[in-house]
Parts: sequence; C-alpha cells; structure tokens
Amino acid sequence: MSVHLRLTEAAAEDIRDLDPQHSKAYIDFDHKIRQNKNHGSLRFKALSGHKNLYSARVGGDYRALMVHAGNDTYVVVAVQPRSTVYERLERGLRFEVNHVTGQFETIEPEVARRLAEQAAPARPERDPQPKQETVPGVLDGFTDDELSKLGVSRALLPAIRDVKDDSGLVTLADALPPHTADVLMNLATGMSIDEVMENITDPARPDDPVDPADMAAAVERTTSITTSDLALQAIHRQDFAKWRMFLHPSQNKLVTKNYRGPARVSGGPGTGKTVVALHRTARLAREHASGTPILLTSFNVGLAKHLKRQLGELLTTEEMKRVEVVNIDSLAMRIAKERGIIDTSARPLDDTEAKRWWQTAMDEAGDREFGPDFCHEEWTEVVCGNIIDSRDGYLRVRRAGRSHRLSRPQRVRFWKVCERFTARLEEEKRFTYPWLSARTAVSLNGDSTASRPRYRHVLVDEAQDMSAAQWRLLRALVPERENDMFIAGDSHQRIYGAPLALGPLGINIVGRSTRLTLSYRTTQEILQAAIAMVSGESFDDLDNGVDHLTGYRSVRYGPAPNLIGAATRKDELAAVVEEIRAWTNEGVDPSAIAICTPTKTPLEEIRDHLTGVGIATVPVQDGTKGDGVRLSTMHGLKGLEFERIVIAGVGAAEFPRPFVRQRRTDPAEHRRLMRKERSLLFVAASRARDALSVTWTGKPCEFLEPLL
Ligand SMILES: Nc1ncnc2c1ncn2[C@@H]1O[C@H](COP(=O)(O)OP(=O)(O)OP(=O)(O)O)[C@@H](O)[C@H]1O
Repeated sequence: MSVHLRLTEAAAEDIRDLDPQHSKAYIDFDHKIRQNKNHGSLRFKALSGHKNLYSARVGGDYRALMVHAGNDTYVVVAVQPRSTVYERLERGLRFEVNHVTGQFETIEPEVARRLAEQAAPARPERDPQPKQETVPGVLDGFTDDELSKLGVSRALLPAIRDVKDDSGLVTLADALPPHTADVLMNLATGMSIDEVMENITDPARPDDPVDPADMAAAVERTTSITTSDLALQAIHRQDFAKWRMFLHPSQNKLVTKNYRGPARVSGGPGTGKTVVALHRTARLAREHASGTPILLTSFNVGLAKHLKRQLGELLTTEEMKRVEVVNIDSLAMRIAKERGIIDTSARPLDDTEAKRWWQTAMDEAGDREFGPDFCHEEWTEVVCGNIIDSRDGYLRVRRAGRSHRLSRPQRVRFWKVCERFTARLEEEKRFTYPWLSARTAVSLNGDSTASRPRYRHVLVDEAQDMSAAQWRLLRALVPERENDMFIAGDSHQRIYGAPLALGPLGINIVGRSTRLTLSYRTTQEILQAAIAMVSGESFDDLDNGVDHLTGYRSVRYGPAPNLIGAATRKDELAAVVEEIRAWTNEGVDPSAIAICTPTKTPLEEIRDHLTGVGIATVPVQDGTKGDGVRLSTMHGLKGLEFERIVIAGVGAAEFPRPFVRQRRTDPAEHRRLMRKERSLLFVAASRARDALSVTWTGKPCEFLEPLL
C-alpha cells in the first residue's frame, strides 16, 4: 500500500506558495502517504466521474489532487484549497497524454479561453460592436489539423482561435502545456509549419510509440514531473531554482540522449545550454560509479568555479568525485607539468606581454612587415592550432580562416620571427596557453602507454571561445566513442577565439547538432535589442555552416531598454547614478545590478564616482562576496547574469575600442574585429534578466543605431 509520489511543476509552485503551517503539513502528508495511502487522516479517495484522479487531505482544507500513473505511482498535480480544486475540475481541468510528444499534459480549456478573451485587443469606443470577423486570429493561417500534427491538443483549439495578437498569445502561453506554447510562439514569430516540425516537434517525439491511454509511460517521459524527494529537499531549503527540478523537453532530450560521437548544442543567450551541460554531466556521473572520470570544462577560472558550484547542487559529494570541473588552461598546465612538457616553475605569458615579445622578435629579425597583433594571431591560430613545429610544416599548412594570404617568401620571413619568439619562450621558461595545449596534445597523442584515456566523457561549455589548439587537447583527452564529447556554445557570443570548424580537428559533429530557442533569462525586449546589436553579421556553426537565431525568443516581457545619451562625461556619470538609485529604490538588491564598460579606465572612473556619492561597489570577479553594485568590463560578464545591467561608456569615441578603428586600413582584419566587438556588446546586453540601460557620451556607438 506504499505509494511512489511524483510532482508536477505546477504542484511544486503550489507547495512553494504555502504558508509555513501548510508547508509543514505537506511534509507530513508526503511522509504518511508514501507509507500508507489509506492512512485515516489522509481521506484518500478516487474522484467519481474523473478517470485516474484521486484526492487526499494535506491539512486544514487543503487537498492534494493526484493522477494515478500505474502500479503504486501517483503524480501530485495540485495542492490547493478544496474549493479551488473542485471548481477547476468542474470547469474541465483534465490530464492527458499528448498524442505527438507522449508527454503528460495539464489541460484547462476554460482557463485558456478566459485568458485569450481577456487579452483580446480592446474595442474602439465609438464602435462598441464591431463584426467579429474584422479582427483576424494570430494563428488563422494554420488549420486545426496542422496545429494538431505539431502536437497541439484539440481541446485547446477554441481558446487558441480567440487570440488576436502576439501579447495575447504570450498571456495565453502561461495556461498552455510547454510544447504547445513553444509551437504556437514559433509559428507566431514567423516560422513555417515545416520549420516548427523540424525544430520543435520532431525533437520532442519520444523514441517509443505514443499510446494516449498509457499514463505511466507519459509520466516517465515528462520532464516537468519530478520525484518528490528532490522537491522535499527544495522545500526544506526554501530553494526552488527551477532549472534543477524541471527541464524543458527540448533540454531534457539533450541530457538523456546517447550520441554515437561528439554532439553540440547551440542557441542564443539564456536558452539553458549551461543547464543542459550540467544536467548531462550529472546524468553521466550517476551512471558511471567508478573508473575513468568525466571532465566538465569551460573557458576561464571564474566560469569553471560557477559550474562546479552548480554541479554540486545536482550531485552528492560521492558523485562529485567522479567529475573534474576545471578551466581549460589550468587543465593544460597541470597535465603539461605532470608530463614534464614544461618546468614546474614555468610561467604563462599573457597576450599583452606576448605582443611585446613579438615586437622584440621582429626588431631582432629586422622584419617590420607583420606587426605584433598579426604575429600573435598567426602564432595562436595557425602555428599552435595546427601544431606546427618546423619551417616546412609552416610552409605547407592551409591557413584556414585567416584574413590575409601569405606568399611563400612572407611565410619564410614570419617563421624566422617565430623561431626567435619560441627560443625566448624556452630560455625564459615561459609559455602561451595555446602553445601549451598544442604541445600537451602532441605529447598525449604520441604516448600509447601513458594513462590514456584520461576521461570517459568530456563536456565543454562556452565552446565558441576555445581555440584550435585547445580542441586538439580535448580530443586527445577522450577516445572516440559513444558520448565522448558534448559541446555547448553560441558563436554569436565569441569574444576571444576565432571562427573554426571542428571536423578537421578530429571532432565530427555532423548530424549531431541541436539548437535551443527559448530564453529563460532575458525579456523579449532585451533579447530583441541584443539581436539588433549583431544584425547584419554572419556567424559560423563550428561545422563550416552558418549559425542563426531564428525562432530565438523569450516568454517574459518587460520594459524596453533605456538608451541614454549624455552631452558630457559628467552627465553620463550622473545618469548612471540615477539609474542605480531608481532601481535600488524599487527594492532591487545592489548585488543583483551590474555596470559594465568596454575597458577598465571608464570602469575605474565610474567606481570612484559611485564611491563619492555613497554607492558601494564590488568587482565582479570577487563573485558572491560583499554588498554593492557589481562592476565589470564587458568581457568579465561572460557566462554570468544579473537582474539589471547598465552598459556604460559606449559612445562612438570609445566603442568599438580604438585599436579596432586603427585597423581600418586592413579591411578583412577590421571586419573580423568589428564582429567581435558586436559580439561583446551582445554578450553584455544579454546578461540582463529584467532591465537594461545603455549610456554614452557624445555620439552613440554605431552598433546602437538600429535601436535609436
Ligand atoms: N528549464 C529551465 N527552467 C527554469 N530556468 C531555466 C531553465 N533552463 C535554464 N534556466 C535558467 O535560465 C538562465 C540561463 O540558463 P543558462 O545559463 O544555462 O543559459 P545559456 O544558454 O548557457 O546562456 P549563455 O549562452 O548566455 O551563457 C539561468 O538562470 C538558468 O537557471
């Protein structure tokens, strides 16, 4: 008579909203019903006239409404006052297996219809009774059969037909099953039936055939249903981070699917790529209790720390031991030291220092043709990326992706400069990270006896910024096999690396790429502004194709970004202060606000000014420590998110940054750098959850033009 209890997302929300007394009562209820559903105080009973539906007393007049999902499994679908539960049932509340996705769905046709009616555009006053047919429905272009084939329940069609505009659809979406909302939103934003079928419906189909009468199978498939254990833990900790309990079906598929080789997930900012990578890592860690560890890696130390913290919320301490979470450069350095590739005292050479060294190498070689920026990029992308260690190798290599052609004599000259640079690295026991990754990959690949394979699975976040040499290292760390690599990234957010194709690096993702389109982070207004900032540019898909943001959207709405042009720097600083004060007066926690600028100097100016007017600030890299508004360069916001963001200092004189403007004489290189600058602004803007303000002095930067 013991019961296995599950919980829908809606029921979890009901529980979260309970007052402390009923919350405690729910924990008692959960405990009792699991042991014996017929315990007298529970008044457990089947509801007549409703197939598979049961009710039980939680405490006071609160009832748990449950769906029987075979054997001893019950799914709690609502925890509400008795009168509310019965009223909803009378109005047609029911639970179905979706005929296409096979997922468990809550259908409330009357609620949907009411919402659709409420959201209908107001009638003009002088025309109180216009003819009905004068306002077309937003989905009139699609037949009932077409919508049904895409996975929309026929019970919801009358409500859907009542929707007259996009904002009505957004209102209605709250009352729709997630798949239905997804299909309709995509159709409304201009996707064709075929595109929705390919991008939304087909990926949501289960591998096994759908039986609309098989509730047990549906519950197993449904990601918006969790085990009540996890929910109870969350209740105890008052912690309802939804991403840990409920994934969107499109996200869950990426977590559970087994791939025959490397797979990639792309998608705009905030679509849950990191969440998917985390859940997939957790799933793999749970499946493999012992043996070779799993690697979860990202671009920099801060991001890796963030991943580790979040993974710790999904796994037990024991399970965490099966996963190594480390940024790619630290990993390369550790393995390189272990294998004696570099001395334990060797130190990295950062980009600025490296460029000075290139200048010296050119001076010594008497060659002024190339310039330190060119040399450093050529070295990173071509020499390290292709693991070249000889003049002949360099003379032969295909310099894919580089904007300049080099003649043979030019290559010979560059190699001379390069030899001086590498000799100095050796002499002074220094290294650049791409060089280190390349050398480590060579060492691992050439060693058949060493402790290979190092990892069972490798998962990579922020993949767009990894360099070719880093991919070679990652490839060397995991043998080619099922589920070997999982790659999450968005080329629109590339602010460090260069475009590349993974195939030639031994990572074949063809046919194993998926795109997420629903943003959980930003509002539709911020998202559209961010998209406008990168409009007109083309982005690669790591596979010799083009990436795009078609169908990328949010279901949240909010204020339009606040665009503030100031005549003087003093006025701009005053505008920043005004924004921060307005937000904190609304009750926003200062630590949920970030201010970013293109470079460090204006940030320091803002910091000093805010301190002067009594607003505390904290550098973003200090993580969760301290009260105060977070300050960062745009680069420092990579991978993070804040409730509200001010992007300051984006006047035409400051952004794109001056060094990019100086490269105008070299059109190909200039284009490449401009794309990165656009991406930088895109990254900064898309970190904001609820509100975004952009400030500048004088003329605004050209990337803001589509917004003005
Ligand atoms: N299924 C979900 N339910 C609720 N929240 C979610 C879900 N998936 C993602 N989120 C939330 O959306 C936000 C963005 O998620 P995440 O960081 O994984 O996106 P991303 O695609 O990696 O973003 P970016 O590319 O901008 O770094 C986070 O706050 C995350 O908790």
